Amino acid sequence: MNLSSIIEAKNLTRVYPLGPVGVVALKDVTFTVSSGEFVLLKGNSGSGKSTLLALLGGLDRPTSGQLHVAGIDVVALSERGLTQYRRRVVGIVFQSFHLLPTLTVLENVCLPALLAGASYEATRAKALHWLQWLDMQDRLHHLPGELSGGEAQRTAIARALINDPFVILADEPTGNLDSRNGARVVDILGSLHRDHGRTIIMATHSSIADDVATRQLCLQDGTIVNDQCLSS
Ligand SMILES: Nc1ncnc2c1ncn2[C@@H]1O[C@H](COP(=O)(O)OP(=O)(O)OP(=O)(O)O)[C@@H](O)[C@H]1O
Repeated sequence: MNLSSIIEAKNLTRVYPLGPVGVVALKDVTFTVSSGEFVLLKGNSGSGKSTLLALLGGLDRPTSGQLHVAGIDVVALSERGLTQYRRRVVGIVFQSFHLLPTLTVLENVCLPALLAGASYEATRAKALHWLQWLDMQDRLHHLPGELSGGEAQRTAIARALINDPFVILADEPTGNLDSRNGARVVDILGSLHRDHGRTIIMATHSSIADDVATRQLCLQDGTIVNDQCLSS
């Protein structure tokens, strides 16, 4: 394990058991990410971006290969270990927000920290800090169904930040937003990278984040075909 790398993936392969041969969604994917990078995962539909993010997020397990994140051997984790990993090591932002519909904005943001055993007072203070930073202070007691798409995604970003994760993973975070709100989400991720030193991995079809990201990995048919520095 190279200590300067926050992510080390080696020969990651994921075959979905479907039909006689299975679907090879990722094949021998090898890369490292250093702390503080903002990496875009690009590639056509079906190229393996969501599959790779699911492995990095501990939402799925590889068929073979090795994965270390923040020094943790993710492949070796038990189910219980993976739950802790999802709570503490990564923060995940989804295209369709995935907020709990019966909890308010503030409750949605606090929940992962409370589940991880943090005190209510400390959690509330941290949630209020991030929600204010995300300009959500006037929506604290709204339910997700009472939010715009942009507000829902800003809530999901606050939730992803509440446990101070080593890595923020975002799967098409602008995909359900109009262009103005999409640009705002990219600005937020850019600021988290630039001003707060966060490591970000974002899957996207579009060029919306090309100016704020530092690197892009292009996937094609489950393999990395291009690994390129971006100018920012
Ligand atoms: N649960 C599954 N069972 C079988 N095949 C799957 C499953 N999930 C994904 N696949 C297949 O794996 C491949 C990679 O899918 P993946 O969702 O990772 O691609 P993607 O690049 O994220 O696509 P998109 O941009 O459309 O979201 C595709 O061929 C897809 O059909």
